[in-house]
Amino acid sequence: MILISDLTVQFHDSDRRAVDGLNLTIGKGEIVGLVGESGSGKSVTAMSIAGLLPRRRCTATGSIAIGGEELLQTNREQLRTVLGRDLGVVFQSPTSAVNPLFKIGKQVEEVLVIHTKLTAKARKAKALEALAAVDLPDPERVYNSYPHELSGGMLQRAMIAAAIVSNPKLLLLDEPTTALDVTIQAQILQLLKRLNQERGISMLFISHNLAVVNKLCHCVAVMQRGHVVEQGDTEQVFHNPTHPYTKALIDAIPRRKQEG
Ligand SMILES: Nc1ncnc2c1ncn2[C@@H]1O[C@H](COP(=O)(O)OP(=O)(O)OP(=O)(O)O)[C@@H](O)[C@H]1O
Repeated sequence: MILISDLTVQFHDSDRRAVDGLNLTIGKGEIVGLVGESGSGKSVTAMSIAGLLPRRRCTATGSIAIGGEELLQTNREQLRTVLGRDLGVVFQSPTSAVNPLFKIGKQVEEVLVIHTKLTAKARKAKALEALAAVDLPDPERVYNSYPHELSGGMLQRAMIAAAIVSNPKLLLLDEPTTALDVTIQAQILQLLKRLNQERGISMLFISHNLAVVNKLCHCVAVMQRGHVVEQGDTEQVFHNPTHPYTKALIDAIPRRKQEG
């Protein structure tokens, strides 16, 4: 469903590759966790998938295909069409992802304005449906609210609603719970699990938090210095890591006392 082959990204002002020969597969309905230490290339991988690489400042080679359609070696216009239809993106900080001047409803609908010919009434119906799907109470009120009127957790739910409103094949989540407190984090993870089960949306979940990945993801890919050193079933990778770097990452997870 999404196939990344030999992705390499070199920023022109850097002497090392940010992503270096990355191979990654995400199957239909699968949640894949992408983990690795700071600077290992997780966010640059996400930017490559989302078409957000600053093309003048870096060179990207290899292939990224969603449902057989190539994203990397394509022009901006085609890329926008594929991304609007097939990909939803949620970033770490909901407060910096939203525009403070526009009401939530307008921001949830934006992708429909760009990529569909739906009437304003039909767009609103879809936006309300998406806001309800992420368990926001009183979707109509949220639709008419400005971002500062919502809590951080509610805002992240609204951003997830914006990402799923066009029924994408893949949700790209870059540290979506890192900025939230632990209780809200658990609720958002529950929500993602449910959306995956109910809608069959595939997800790439980028996180430095292995405990969270262990809870949510079917598979995990471990990145080191720009490429994937180990990928497999989450249970298997966590209980039987084969690569020394994966072993070191797992050993570094803080354990609760009763677990020894
Ligand atoms: N705009 C940029 N220009 C130059 N180098 C960059 C740019 N963005 C990222 N890099 C470099 O690419 C490498 C990978 O960075 P990236 O942000 O993808 O790591 P990460 O795994 O997401 O780290 P973190 O967990 O801290 O977010 C780093 O060496 C970083 O310095």
